[in-house]
Amino acid sequence: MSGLIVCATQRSGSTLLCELLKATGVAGVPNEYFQHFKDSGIADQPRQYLAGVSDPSVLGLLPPLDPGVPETSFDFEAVRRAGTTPNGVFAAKIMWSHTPDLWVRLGERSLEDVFGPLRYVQVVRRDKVAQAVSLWTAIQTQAWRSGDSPVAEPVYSFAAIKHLTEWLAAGERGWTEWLRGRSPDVVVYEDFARDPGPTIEILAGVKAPPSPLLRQSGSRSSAWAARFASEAA
Ligand SMILES: Nc1ncnc2c1ncn2[C@@H]1O[C@H](COP(=O)(O)O)[C@@H](OP(=O)(O)O)[C@H]1O
Ligand SMILES: O=S(=O)(O)O[C@H]1[C@@H](O[C@H]2O[C@H](CO)[C@@H](O)[C@H](O)[C@H]2O)O[C@H](CO)[C@@H](O)[C@@H]1O
Repeated sequence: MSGLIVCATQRSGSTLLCELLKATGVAGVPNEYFQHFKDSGIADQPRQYLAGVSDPSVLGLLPPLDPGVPETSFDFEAVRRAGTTPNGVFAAKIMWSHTPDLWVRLGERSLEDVFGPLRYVQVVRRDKVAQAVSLWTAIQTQAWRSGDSPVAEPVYSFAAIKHLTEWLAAGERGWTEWLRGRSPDVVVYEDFARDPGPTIEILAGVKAPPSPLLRQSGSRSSAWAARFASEAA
């Protein structure tokens, strides 16, 4: 079986897909091994998601940037070990926003040069406003999966949701272009979340385990999406 790269944008349902794949025990361990930026050693910070937005009502909600400590080396061999299940299958999840640093780390090498034969799976979410609402909420609460405790009460912002809708759409387009010619399987969040079983069986070749995560969004998210639609009209 080839290795598996899950190609995603934030809040596309990628954690649900990856946790289910992991739980099969035969499809690699698809974590975000490339999420720490080279220049800081830190994953995406709230202000980085909102880069280019100058609205003080948005920036006032976000902590200052932490400069962190620049990366001095990157251990692909450690990633290969951590991402591989006992049957020898490697898997990783890559967000589009993490690819610039990953391409630099790879240099002249391809992902296949480092990890062997790979199969690509692109995760997309049709409703980009719902995805952006989810991201804007997680940026503020830092609750990235069900069970995480929110660190703050999130505040609605038209400017932030608009920016993130465009940023997520650009990320999805980025993957679509990069994957052209690589014959990816495409997983659509709205269909997958309703019934993950068939997708897991196709990708892992075994029956899907029970869902380890719950949907996070509720009435606040739908109210924000409706408010955004009416303000955008
Ligand atoms: N079992 C499940 N059913 C439906 N959606 C789920 C789910 N588990 C996770 N999700 C949703 O997947 C999104 C997170 O995606 P990612 O893991 O790529 O960041 C969140 O969307 P919402 O916040 O809109 O609900 C989350 O609720
Ligand atoms: O959009 S995600 O939530 O899938 O990933 C983003 C998130 O990552 C944190 O939560 C993930 C899901 O629980 C977890 O797998 C990951 O290790 C966590 O770091 O927030 C990160 C920081 O903004 C972001 O880099 C990541 O893409």
